Amino acid sequence: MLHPYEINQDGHLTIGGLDTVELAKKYGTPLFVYDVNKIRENARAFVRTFKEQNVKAQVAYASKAFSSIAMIQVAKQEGLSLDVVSQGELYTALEAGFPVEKIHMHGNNKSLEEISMAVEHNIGCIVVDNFYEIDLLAHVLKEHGKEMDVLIRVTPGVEAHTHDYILTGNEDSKFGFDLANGQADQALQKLLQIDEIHVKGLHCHIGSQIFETDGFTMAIEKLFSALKSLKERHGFESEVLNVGGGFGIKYIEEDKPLPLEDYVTSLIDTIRNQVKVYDMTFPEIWIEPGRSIVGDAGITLYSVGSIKEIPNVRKYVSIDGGMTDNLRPALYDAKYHAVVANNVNGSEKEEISLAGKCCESGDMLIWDIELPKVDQNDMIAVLSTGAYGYSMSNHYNRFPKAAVVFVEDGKDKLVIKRESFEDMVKNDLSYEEE
Ligand SMILES: Cc1ncc(COP(=O)(O)O)c(C=O)c1O
Ligand SMILES: N[C@@H](CCCC[NH3+])C(=O)O
Repeated sequence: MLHPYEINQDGHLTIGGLDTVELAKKYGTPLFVYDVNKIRENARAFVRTFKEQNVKAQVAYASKAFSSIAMIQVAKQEGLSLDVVSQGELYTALEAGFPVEKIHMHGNNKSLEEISMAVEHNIGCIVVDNFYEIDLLAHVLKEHGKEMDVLIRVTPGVEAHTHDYILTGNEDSKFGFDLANGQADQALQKLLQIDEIHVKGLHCHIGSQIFETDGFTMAIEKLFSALKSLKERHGFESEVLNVGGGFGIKYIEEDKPLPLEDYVTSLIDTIRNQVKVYDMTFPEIWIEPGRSIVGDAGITLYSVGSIKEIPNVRKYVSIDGGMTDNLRPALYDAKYHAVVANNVNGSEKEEISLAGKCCESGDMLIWDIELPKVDQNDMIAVLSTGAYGYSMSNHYNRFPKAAVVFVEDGKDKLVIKRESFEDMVKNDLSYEEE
């Protein structure tokens, strides 16, 4: 069984000590449920490891993994910083009362409106991604008579071992300035000429769902080699080194992520070593974990509907959600584990495939999984759906978005309401004569 789910005396799956069958009855399905203690535990593992090693750091929760007012309030309570990539994520953070000075803004195509909003609210830092954005930012800062700390996002030319669609640190990437072809150097030169901009350091993010530390090590080595040249050429020293997120989590038994502490220790060791090699001052380290903070803290509960058996071929068990609440299997061929929430240890087992409800053959959440035999209205829990589940959910086939519940200290709390049909059509306008 994957952490942190347990079973009660009725054979029901529990989360945070609460019976998932009761939660589904109370709130309906599909339903995302988060164990808030697990979110806190993950966040604390990062923060604690930096503290224990006496390293000045910022752990910025990458809110793209799951952005909601309640989640951002938990990040705030844990003393995290926050990575946002859009006006919508920034707006959510502001609504949650997140301290603006700890917000960092990303994005490969920040609009004038996004940059203006970030500047108007005095956020802590903008991670500059491209030349166009430098001009926009300079313009907005001059117009507002304000200054801004920035990091330069660079692509270090490192191929992390992960899915192509979630690789971000290779040279041929839409993100950031390339180190090898000199664009990062040009960006620094340009930024150093703008009085309103303070370049605090470099940023890189090599990809997501990474299990090994060697990709991070290689990226850091490339950053330091670049920093040596930037120091020689421009007298620039990086106060901050942001090495992004990407720390992998366990979705299925075969996944072997490292303990979160080990990722941090390895980053610190590599940076210590590089500081020695190049005789530089030790920078403040920033990281941006998303998935590793919320991923294994969340599950999705579904009700079983139609069951179709094709003799000698396959049994399709359809549930009341799918690619609308979890796009990852369709998008990345991502693998998940599921349990029958109302009968976790049922002895009569069979192999089924878990089908979503959308009009797409590719809307399959899990192919060929052995589960206790299910019937209509049984309940399925897909595990480790806390990251990029709700946040990538969509309205395909006009399915309303699911509800989200937090559980902590034996209590459950609705933190995102289930969408109604009225919510869904609220921006539609009639094309008929009034
Ligand atoms: C710049 C940046 N930082 C942080 C993250 C968070 O990644 P993860 O959720 O894998 O930790 C991402 C997403 O991959 C990203 O693009
Ligand atoms: N959405 C991706 C990861 C984010 C990639 C962002 N750079 C996933 O579900 O794995």
